[in-house]
Parts: sequence; C-alpha cells; structure tokens
Amino acid sequence: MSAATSTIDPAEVAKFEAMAAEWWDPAGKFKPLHMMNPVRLDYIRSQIAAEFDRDPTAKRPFEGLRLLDIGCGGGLLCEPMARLGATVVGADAAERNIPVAQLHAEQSGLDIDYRHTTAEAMAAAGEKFDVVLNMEVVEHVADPLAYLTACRELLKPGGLHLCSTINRNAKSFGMAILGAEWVMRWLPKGTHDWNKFITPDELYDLIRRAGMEPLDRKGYVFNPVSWQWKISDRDLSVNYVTAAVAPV
Ligand SMILES: C[S@@+](CC[C@H](N)C(=O)[O-])C[C@H]1O[C@@H](n2cnc3c(N)ncnc32)[C@H](O)[C@@H]1O
Repeated sequence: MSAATSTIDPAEVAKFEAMAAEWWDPAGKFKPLHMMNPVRLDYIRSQIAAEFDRDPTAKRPFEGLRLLDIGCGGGLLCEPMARLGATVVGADAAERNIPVAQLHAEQSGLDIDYRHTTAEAMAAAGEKFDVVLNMEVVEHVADPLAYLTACRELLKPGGLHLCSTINRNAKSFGMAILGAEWVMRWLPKGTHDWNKFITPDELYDLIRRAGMEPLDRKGYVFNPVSWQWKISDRDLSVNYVTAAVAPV
C-alpha cells in the first residue's frame, strides 16, 4: 500500500466517536476493556520487560522507551504505560477520543502526547517507536494488512508489536456478540462485526506478511464464576493477544 492510503473504516470510527464520553466510566460502554485491563497490563508489562531486559517489578521499568498506543481510545493503556516510565504517544482515528484522553491524563498528572491521526500518517512522517501497542483495533480497520504494515514501519529495528483482537468462530459469536452485546449489554449492539474477527493463525500470517516475526500468543479467558479474566496458554478461542518483533 502507499503510505498515504487510509486504513480507516469510517463506519467503525463513527461508532467510537459516538461513545467517546464514556471511556473512563468503568460501568459504561467500555466496561469489558476496564475489566480486562489488569490481565492486559500483566501481559504487556511482561512482554516489554522481557524484550528490553527490564525488571518488571521496578517502579518505572520502561524509562527511556518510546511507546505508541495506536487506536488508544480514551487512554486506558496509555496512562499505566506512562506511570511505568515510558514516553507515550496515544493516537486515534476518532477525533472526539482525543480531548477525553487529554483531560483525563491532565487530571491524573500524566504527560501523554495524544494525537488525532492514523498509523499510516505517522509512518509517512517517519515516526519511530520501541513499542507499538495495538489493542483491540485491527478488527475495526478497513485493511488489516495495510494497517499492520504501517504499524511495522513505525517500529525501530527490533521494536516490539503487541496486538490483541477477537477470534472468529461460533464461540466468539456467542461470547463477544450475543453474550457481550445482546445478553450482558456490556457493549452497544453492533459494536463488533463478526466477519471482521481474525483467527490467531490468520493474524500470525498477517503479522509475517507485514514484515514482523511473531514471538508469542496467549488467550484472555473470562471466568463467569470469579468474574475475572485470566491469561491462558491454550485457550485462544475468543479474546487473544500476540507479540511480534520488527527485523533488526
Ligand atoms: C475497541 S477500541 C480500543 C481502544 C484501546 N486500544 C484499548 O484497548 O483500550 C478501538 C479504537 O480504535 C480506534 N480506531 C479504529 N480504527 C482505527 C484506525 N484505522 N486507526 C487508528 N485508530 C482506529 C477507534 O476509534 C477506537 O478508539
């Protein structure tokens, strides 16, 4: 793709524009992301620490790392990354997310560079990062390969790309669409399009075609009894996350 080609799916971005005010309400429309945040952060923290040889238990282990959170929404991941010492840029295609994220960071006393832009525009401008967080975005873009290629172009040699999304099978239709949108009403109906979900093998293939080397993949599994999420080595049947590196 040419770097100027947009990977934005306007209908998808419009859904997030409409929900922008709710980002920081743990009982609001982004409740599933708030619930998943502890387990997501454990994974992100351990992968970055391993890749950059940092002590994950240190107070600010990511000092000196430049991190992009692409499709950052209201900044649910930018803020903990900034607290861990990373220099954080949060970028999102939905313009209304940016002031919501900026205001919350200001109230939290955090210095985060939020921008209304896209991966491809930043790549065309020559921006480079040690880490690209790409969480729950690839199932909302117009062209996943072009989008992941732009994400790879944003990495320094040896940089780390962490990408999560939703598997495409009967169970994910039941859990992520019927369960989360229709039964639990955690998300507005229509938030997800099952056809845009990506299997773990398809995502590994896309990551390789985008020029990165996959390192790891794990599932996020919801336990309805403990009402908590946990990481699984084996169960990637619904939500999952991958780690990959750019060539050195
Ligand atoms: C499900 S939310 C995930 C937010 C955040 N990454 C998180 O996990 O907390 C998806 C976000 O991706 C953004 N988005 C959708 N398409 C995008 C694109 N092509 N480029 C950048 N952001 C995009 C949406 O506006 C929305 O904020």
